[in-house]
Amino acid sequence: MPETAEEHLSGFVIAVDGPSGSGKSSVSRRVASTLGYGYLDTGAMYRALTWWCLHEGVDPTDADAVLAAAQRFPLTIGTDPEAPTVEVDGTDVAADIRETRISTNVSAVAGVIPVREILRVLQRRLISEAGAARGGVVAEGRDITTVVAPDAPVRVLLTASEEARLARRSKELHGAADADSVAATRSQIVDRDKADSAVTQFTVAADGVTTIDTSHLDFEGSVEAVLQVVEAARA
Ligand SMILES: Nc1ncnc2c1ncn2[C@@H]1O[C@H](COP(=O)(O)OP(=O)(O)O)[C@@H](O)[C@H]1O
Ligand SMILES: Nc1ccn([C@H]2C[C@H](O)[C@@H](COP(=O)(O)OP(=O)(O)O)O2)c(=O)n1
Repeated sequence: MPETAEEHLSGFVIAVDGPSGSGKSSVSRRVASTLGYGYLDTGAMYRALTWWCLHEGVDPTDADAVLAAAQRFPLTIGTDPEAPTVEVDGTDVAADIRETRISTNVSAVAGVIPVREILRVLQRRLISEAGAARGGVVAEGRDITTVVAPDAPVRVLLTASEEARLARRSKELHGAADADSVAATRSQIVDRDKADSAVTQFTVAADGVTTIDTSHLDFEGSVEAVLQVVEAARA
């Protein structure tokens, strides 16, 4: 958590964290669009930085080189939940950052602590700008409830069993959740979560954070559960 006092975030901030496949991105985006709020996918920022490293010939495991790349990272990210955009140096990378070559390298990039500090400052600015423009913002990732926006009035940890998360991501990536597809997805979910756990705490809710287990909910049910937490916070 930042030690120095920081400027208060503008707008009503809803912070959502969780492991891979818990539904953070899809649920947060729908919640934002239902409320007319902005939407910030912080995972897309780490993915875009990984894209930039590979594009610049930087080895993602070379922490010093990754930090240097982060210091000259020409990112533009749009926070409209109806059409989120991710551009690096004028190139639309929204599709490219979902490729396996990014998924397998992103944890190394996200594990560089001074890089996280650079992105945290940028994330707080984007949250404030979107919050000011739309009255509120839903920001999702791994450390939003704990580090980026611990001051948010709504903080949610979305969880789901490993089985449910594997099945969802397998369907997304391979169009099926049969044994082979699930096995092929495992490293993208289980190994990445393990690596990410070294720098962020997203498996247990921090004090004041509401846990929503989506294992037995469908997508609409997950959205409704988050909206209920928002309503309760406003009541
Ligand atoms: N109950 C549920 N809650 C959220 N997403 C679900 C649910 N059931 C199935 N899904 C699907 O699982 C996927 C979740 O992916 P995503 O939102 O990208 O998760 P994350 O951002 O946590 O990795 C989406 O394709 C979504 O439609
Ligand atoms: N606030 C965040 C968000 C993402 N990250 C890292 C950890 C993740 O492996 C990558 C990609 O995040 P993303 O949310 O796109 O991951 P999923 O594929 O949805 O599981 O970025 C992070 O360290 N801190």
